[in-house]
Amino acid sequence: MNENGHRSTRSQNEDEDGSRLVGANGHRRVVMNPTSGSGDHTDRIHALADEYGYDVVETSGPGDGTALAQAAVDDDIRRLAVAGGDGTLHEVVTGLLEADALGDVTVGILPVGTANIFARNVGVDDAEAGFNLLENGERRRIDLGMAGEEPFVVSTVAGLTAETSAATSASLKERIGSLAFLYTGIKKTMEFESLHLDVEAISQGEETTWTGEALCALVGNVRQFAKEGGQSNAEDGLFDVVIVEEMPPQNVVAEAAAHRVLGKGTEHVVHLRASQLTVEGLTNETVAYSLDGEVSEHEQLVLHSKPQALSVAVGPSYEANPDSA
Ligand SMILES: Nc1ncnc2c1ncn2[C@@H]1O[C@H](COP(=O)(O)OP(=O)(O)OP(=O)(O)O)[C@@H](O)[C@H]1O
Repeated sequence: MNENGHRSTRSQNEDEDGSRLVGANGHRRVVMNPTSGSGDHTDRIHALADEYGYDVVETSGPGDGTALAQAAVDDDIRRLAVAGGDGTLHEVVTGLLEADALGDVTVGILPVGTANIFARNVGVDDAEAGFNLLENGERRRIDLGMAGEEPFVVSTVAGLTAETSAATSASLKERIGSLAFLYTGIKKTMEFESLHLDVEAISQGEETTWTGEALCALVGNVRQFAKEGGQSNAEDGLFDVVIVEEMPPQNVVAEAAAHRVLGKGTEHVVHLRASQLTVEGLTNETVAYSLDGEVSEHEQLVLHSKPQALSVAVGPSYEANPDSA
């Protein structure tokens, strides 16, 4: 069927990885989080996995995706489908990185999570398309973000509290998309700790530096937060960064209320591409981070890109360079 279509024609006996298959399910596995999204996908994923010749292993709790990815490497798995959302993908990629196997495994997303931001940005519409693309679709090597020693695939947000992320309602997310949690955060602006940011940015071949105090930094790897959001260039070794500068609370609220805080030329919002950022709290206090939705705290963190480190199956709507499209 067509490349975004819904039937596997190859897989049981051929493998363009150059490796011989071991049994019907050789080198192919699904790591499934049975609790992702509405949690009603397990029967369907098992049925599709049978059809496409994949083993299925299920996570049993937070962090298990990392261990299961490492086990998959030990078992010489070459195509690893992730049935879950961005949090499960994050754990699996962490496992592949820790096993030093990013170059050996192609990852495919089977979007059964809540937000599925990664899947949307690489053009994978549903679980069946995910299987089909991993078998017959295009593979790309995309950048992997690093926050200290920990990887991130979609994005890192620095400076919004954990409560802020959790407080963002689903209906608000639907209405204003990528701005939703920032909007929620800004409504609670008095809770913001200012950050001290040192940013080394490379833009159109020229190195520029931005240093200053900020309320938060939104760092997109495969997504962008500026303008309407959407996919960013995930193969250029650069993050798509939005920095909301320190400003009087009344300005923040006013700009956020107009829903244009990330829009055209607002005074306090800086948009740039950066290969590296250093983020630290102003008063030696820890800063809250959300790495692909997983919350952690750090006093100082250096973010950098590992260019084209991760092999992924993408859909037809994926653009290597969306800015030129
Ligand atoms: N068996 C399990 N029981 C409870 N939690 C689990 C289990 N397996 C994994 N988890 C945790 O579930 C969390 C959420 O998973 P995931 O991100 O896939 O779904 P989601 O939040 O619905 O989707 P999205 O991140 O796309 O919005 C992960 O951070 C993971 O640690």
